[in-house]
Amino acid sequence: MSHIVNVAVQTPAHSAVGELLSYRSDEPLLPGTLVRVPLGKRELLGVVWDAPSAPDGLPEGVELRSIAAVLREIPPLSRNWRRLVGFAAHYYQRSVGEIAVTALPPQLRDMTPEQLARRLAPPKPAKPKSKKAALKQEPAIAEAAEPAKAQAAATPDLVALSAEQSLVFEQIEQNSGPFLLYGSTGSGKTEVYLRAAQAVLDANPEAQVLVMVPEINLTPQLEERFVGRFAPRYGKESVVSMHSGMTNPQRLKSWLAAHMGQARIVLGTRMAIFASLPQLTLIVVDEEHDASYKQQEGARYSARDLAIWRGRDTGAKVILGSATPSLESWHASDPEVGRYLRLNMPSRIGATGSGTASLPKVRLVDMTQQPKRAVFSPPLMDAITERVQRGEQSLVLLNRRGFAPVLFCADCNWKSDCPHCSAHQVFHKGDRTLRCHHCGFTQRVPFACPSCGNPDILPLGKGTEQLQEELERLLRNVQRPDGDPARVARIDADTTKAKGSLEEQLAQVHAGDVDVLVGTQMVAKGHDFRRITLVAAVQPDSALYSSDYRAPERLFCLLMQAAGRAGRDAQYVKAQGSHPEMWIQTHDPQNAVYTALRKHDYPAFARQQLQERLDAGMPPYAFQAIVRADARSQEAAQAFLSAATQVARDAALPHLDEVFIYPPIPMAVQRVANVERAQMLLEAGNRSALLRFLNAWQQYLHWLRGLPEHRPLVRWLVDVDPLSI
Ligand SMILES: Nc1ncnc2c1ncn2[C@@H]1O[C@H](COP(=O)(O)OP(=O)(O)OP(=O)(O)O)[C@@H](O)[C@H]1O
Ligand SMILES: [Zn+2]
Repeated sequence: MSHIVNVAVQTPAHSAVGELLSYRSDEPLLPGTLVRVPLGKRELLGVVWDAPSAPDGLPEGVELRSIAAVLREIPPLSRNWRRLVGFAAHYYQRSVGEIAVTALPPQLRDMTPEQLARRLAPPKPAKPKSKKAALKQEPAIAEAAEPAKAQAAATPDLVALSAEQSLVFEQIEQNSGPFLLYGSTGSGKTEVYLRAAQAVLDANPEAQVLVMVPEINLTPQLEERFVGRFAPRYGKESVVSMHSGMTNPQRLKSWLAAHMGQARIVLGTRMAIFASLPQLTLIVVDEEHDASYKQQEGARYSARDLAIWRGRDTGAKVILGSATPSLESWHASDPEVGRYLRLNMPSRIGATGSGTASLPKVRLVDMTQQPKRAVFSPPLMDAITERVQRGEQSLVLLNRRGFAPVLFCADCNWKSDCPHCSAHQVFHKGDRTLRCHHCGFTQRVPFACPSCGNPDILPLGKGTEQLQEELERLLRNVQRPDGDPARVARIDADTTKAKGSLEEQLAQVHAGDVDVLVGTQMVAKGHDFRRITLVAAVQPDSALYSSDYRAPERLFCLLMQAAGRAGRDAQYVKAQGSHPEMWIQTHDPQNAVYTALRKHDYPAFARQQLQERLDAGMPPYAFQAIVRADARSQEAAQAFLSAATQVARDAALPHLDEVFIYPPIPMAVQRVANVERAQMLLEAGNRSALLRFLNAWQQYLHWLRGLPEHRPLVRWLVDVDPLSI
């Protein structure tokens, strides 16, 4: 007998193919089963989805193709997982198939059942205790129970919780959440996550925990702590990672371990939110404010927001943690709103002073009173010099890599513009190149001005490369306590391209081989540096003049996180007789961002920002989406957006009267890689109205895109809850 099954497959983006495709199968297949199906001339991975659409057989004359293969070795994906995928597709305006398939490990896409069977094959009898044995249906607990018993009495490295940590831990035990753990930098949030995880894992031998961090570069340190804590207790295989820095075989291995239940703890970046975790009981989102949780291409999902949804849907507890929560989460945890339970840990671990007294002192340098053109003001230089001489470390931050953001000819005003983008090419002195950071276009630095021949072309502005050079010059006669000259190192995207190089460079910092570290925001957050006692932001002002209403929030966050890298080891600070400091060089010392920062007063900053958002009708008091169009010309991009607005009116789409559609405008960086970009903001006071409107609109956008007059369009996309506008 033949059955009809609906399958979610990844069809080419924006193609005419609908949500799910129907296939014929000789046997009934459970929803969630992984299959291979033919599509055109190709064969694709797919997931059997719920509810066949044509239970009474096919309409006359319709012939279905057959499922090509069933990946039987893998148990079907759970209903909860499918619900998560379905929700994400619906919310972020993408197809179920796209989200489902991209959520699976890439290697699975090309594997035949035979290859998979070999991959999962039971070990040869000669090696009875192979890891792969565990991947067969065998419950992981059998393996883990033994070490657990042996170690239960041991667990030697359990630190005593601080009073604040204990209180928070009890609250997490006694309430269902979601929780916003608002804890200062260095207050020991990670220890709380570890305890909460342990409680859950001890209580139920099958329970699984998902811990998310914003960036890959933060996973190794966290992984070490989790493995150190849990491997002795639950076995070596109990902790796995999931992030894009892993090889495909590693990703498949982690994914299978999570899906089959051997992995009790999954650590990962935003993609891990889609991991199949049949016994998910706790989700931790560390540094929940971080923009990296928002995917910026394809399905533009927020892993943090999906964590909240997934927790509610499966009954898992959710802990969001941050020293500088997003205004959305801060608002949601306002006692009057009460959607999240806010938990406070104001004090740093081991500090003598409590609350913000334990945080570094913030010093503002008024740059209008300093020598013109000085990158480092004299008082800041003195402070760094003193630190070097005492053997302490300093961190200097600048969010711009390269040597200078642009080369410039003073005679004819030529600038090193990218020929393909509306942006400058950045001057990289190390390899004498001009590089566009938007499209990657790279050229040799010209010997003379390409436009007038003037040999004297100058770098304009500063990048991290230049800061490093400048610091080396300024510190050339300064000695460390051991008599060696001061050492300046730099960490940014340019120095960390090679795999493992970031870890290596961080290890050098931890080992004390570096006196002054120059870096971008990459090193400003998350790291548990032990000997840094001074952090300096040398040119943070530009963010104050951004047109994006979220810019002040981002700047405040970044600086507060950066400050959090100083003086983290109270004992070291005391032994040194040092005073941790955060230095900010600014032309606008009275700015509200800086005055709040000076007092480490996040709540005051949040209150003021939320009031502004309320007055202006902005998120979290309103809901936004962006429709973007990329085309060969700006006119074509905007024409598509205008037509989209028109069609929404003509069709009188549902909830149109509740959605405000702004006119199309060019994006801030209007042209990238010869493609012109325009966008249109949509705003509504009600989330579900916006969503329903978008869902109804989608088919019209697909239809418009197919019209001959919109042929110059390269792509269009919808970004729900955009982070930058
Ligand atoms: N109860 C405790 N007793 C002693 N040391 C602790 C305790 N809790 C945490 N620590 C140590 O304090 C340091 C800071 O903790 P942790 O890294 O968890 O801070 P955090 O709150 O995550 O900070 P950030 O937000 O800056 O990342 C770590 O080195 C950690 O090992
Ligand atoms: Zn470019």
